[in-house]
Amino acid sequence: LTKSQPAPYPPGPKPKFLIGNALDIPSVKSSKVYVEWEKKYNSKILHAEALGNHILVLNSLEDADELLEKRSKNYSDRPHIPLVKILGWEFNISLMQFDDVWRLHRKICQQNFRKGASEEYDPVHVSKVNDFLVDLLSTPNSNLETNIKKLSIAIPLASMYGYHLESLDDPCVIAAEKSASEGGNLLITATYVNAFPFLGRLPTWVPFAKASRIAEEVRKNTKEMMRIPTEKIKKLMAEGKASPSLVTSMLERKFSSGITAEEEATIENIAYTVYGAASGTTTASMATFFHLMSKHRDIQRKAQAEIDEVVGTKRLPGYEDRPRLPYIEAIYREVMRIAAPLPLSVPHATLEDDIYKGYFIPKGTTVAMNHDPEKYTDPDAFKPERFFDASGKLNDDGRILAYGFGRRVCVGQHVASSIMWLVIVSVLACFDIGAPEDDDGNELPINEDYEEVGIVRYKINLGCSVKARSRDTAQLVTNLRME
Ligand code: HEM
Repeated sequence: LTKSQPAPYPPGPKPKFLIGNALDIPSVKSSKVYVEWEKKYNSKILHAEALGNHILVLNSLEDADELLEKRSKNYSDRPHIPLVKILGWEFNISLMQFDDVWRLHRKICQQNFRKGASEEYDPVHVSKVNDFLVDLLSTPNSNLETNIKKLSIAIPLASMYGYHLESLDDPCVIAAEKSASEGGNLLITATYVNAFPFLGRLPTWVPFAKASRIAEEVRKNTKEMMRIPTEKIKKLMAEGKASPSLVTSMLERKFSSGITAEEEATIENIAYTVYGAASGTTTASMATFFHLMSKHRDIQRKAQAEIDEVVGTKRLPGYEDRPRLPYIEAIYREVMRIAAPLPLSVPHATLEDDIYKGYFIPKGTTVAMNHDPEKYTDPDAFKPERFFDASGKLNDDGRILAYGFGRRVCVGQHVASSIMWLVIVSVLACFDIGAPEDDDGNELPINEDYEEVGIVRYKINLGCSVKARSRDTAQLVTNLRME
């Protein structure tokens, strides 16, 4: 210990000469690796270090709450990643430092997305989920992943810009995909792959010219992704045809009463951020929902019985039914619990040195929160029943840990909840989800693979069969097409 290190670091792999733990820090399946570290080092608080950069991994909810909630003033920064600027991603609120620029963005997000205000977006959710139901009925099952992705992107584009997506071949989507996948790879490579110490520099083992060419491409595509919907909405407004959206109402205020340039830029940044923040996460959660339903048909039947009893089969469920559908609520909580789309959340960072449980946590430490296996018994089992008390009433454990912690907790969680709930209830009302089938209708094994892309974990090879529950429900969906 030295004067600048007043207590030991938390347990973790032994650092190697010069490179520290650079080779130990996992770049894939990190969540699982950190659970192995917990057993190996007999600690739920873990530490790794490489060339002066520290990572703290919290494997218990108690520690995450203590540090990220109670000491949130110190634990709400994000890691400083110069590459963010190189990629042109400074607009992204999730990556911003804990400063006044972030505070203004967060405040405006809260005004728009808090409970009570987020209902503004419910009509968009209903309209896009209805389109999704029509797609499910009319396109073959092999298109399920495409349909989910389209819905997850159509919602933020419509609610942020009034931009109505026809297909995934849309130029805005293509630009956004390229920007996210190439930029994400570069960011992850530079940040994690044996290279935590080089945080944010272009990865050194990728030839510099190649890395800077990729960065340039990312910047170009990011600009395109921003330009296309903004220009389109301005054109629609000029023609008097724009639908209500966050950006439309900002532009209306700009032209009527005037707003500051700072406010205008902030709202544009929010819209761009939400596109990315909402689409990947909801794609991942919706795919998990379909996957789990194909495996647990008993749970599906129970949910459908609840919908039939409360809503009947003559209309689709709506938000007004939510309080009367506790089993659907429990399914929503359980889908979000069992496979959080961001298994390590988005890393936080400390602003100051800290001492916790006798361990030293230096300023600038990157903090990753892991899924706590002990918070729920039998954590790998899909059991909506765990959210009911002994008298059969839905319990009050409505906190969704998948939305993160403290002052950086997902600012869109009420919007996300409204989207996920509506998808779950609408799909269950209209369709039976089963295992994949061959051409003769024989059931095939259900694939269990998940893949991590950057910090997001996706269900891949989703191969469910999706069939209308009855002629009545098929008719309900067909009627939507006419509306
Ligand atoms: C299933 C859906 C979603 C999940 C699981 C999810 C999860 C998360 C998580 C884990 C974080 C980081 C929290 C932390 O740092 O502790 C986050 C941040 C964020 N989310 Fe979500 N999210 C979802 C949907 C949405 C939606 C629909 C929106 C917008 C309407 C949104 C907007 C944001 C923003 C802006 C941030 C950055 C907050 C900040 O850094 O201050 N998210 N989300």
